[in-house]
Amino acid sequence: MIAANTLLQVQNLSKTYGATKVLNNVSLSINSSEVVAVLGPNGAGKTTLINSLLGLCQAEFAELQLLGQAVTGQQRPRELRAQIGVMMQVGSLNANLTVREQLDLFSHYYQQPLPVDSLMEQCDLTSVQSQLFGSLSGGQRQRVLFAIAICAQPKLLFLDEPSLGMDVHTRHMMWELIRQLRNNGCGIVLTTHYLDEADQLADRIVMICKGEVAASHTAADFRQQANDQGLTLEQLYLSSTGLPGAALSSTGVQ
Ligand SMILES: Nc1ncnc2c1ncn2[C@@H]1O[C@H](COP(=O)(O)OP(=O)(O)OP(=O)(O)O)[C@@H](O)[C@H]1O
Repeated sequence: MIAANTLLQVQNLSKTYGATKVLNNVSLSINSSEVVAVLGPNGAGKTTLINSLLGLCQAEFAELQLLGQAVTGQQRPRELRAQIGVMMQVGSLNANLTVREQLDLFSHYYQQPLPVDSLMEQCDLTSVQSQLFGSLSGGQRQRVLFAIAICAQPKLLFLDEPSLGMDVHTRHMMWELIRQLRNNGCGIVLTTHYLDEADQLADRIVMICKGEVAASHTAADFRQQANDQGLTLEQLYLSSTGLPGAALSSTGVQ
């Protein structure tokens, strides 16, 4: 029995590529109006976890509920997909469509999309609306991908390293939009390598290391632990993962 405000619950998710176990018995839940930041070193399994939850790759799990609906295998029914936003990778969009054409195209998949003009304004894309996607800078492309992820006003949103390559102004704009979505009830799973981003946005921090959940804390507990131990969040993160860098960092060498 899961709580009424639980948007995602997965138990014991495992994924193997060939003989390699990339995720091992990962369990996770996300509530409405909650931002969960998933942290972990390169290759830890963060993207694989998102892809597995979305059914973009085959994985094994004891139980998976999305928006209150039990799902099995790789299938995610259309009505579920319509309520889930995903920030995709850059290569997944047609380089020869303009920004407006991309947003028009994706908006047409949904029943109640945000008006494209307002979406462009919110994501600071109005001035580049006639430019081909392939001609945009890295940060501008990220903004388009973010706009597509939120265009259907999703109940559950997956953001995989959303601020990669974004300038400071754009990052802050996106953070504000993420907070607004959360305040409207959206549950958000965010992977990031930036501790300040997790600190700014997350209600809960989940650390994945070598395919396993190494730690899971409320963001408030994580900050408190750092304070109690006289460490920065980055130092506490490094010592939690037990990876090289932790020893130097805890002696104050950055
Ligand atoms: N299609 C694939 N075939 C084989 N191995 C894969 C495949 N996709 C991912 N992997 C491996 O799975 C592991 C987890 O990769 P994943 O992309 O999930 O890591 P990540 O935590 O998102 O890393 P990063 O922070 O670098 O983005 C890595 O060792 C990667 O090499």
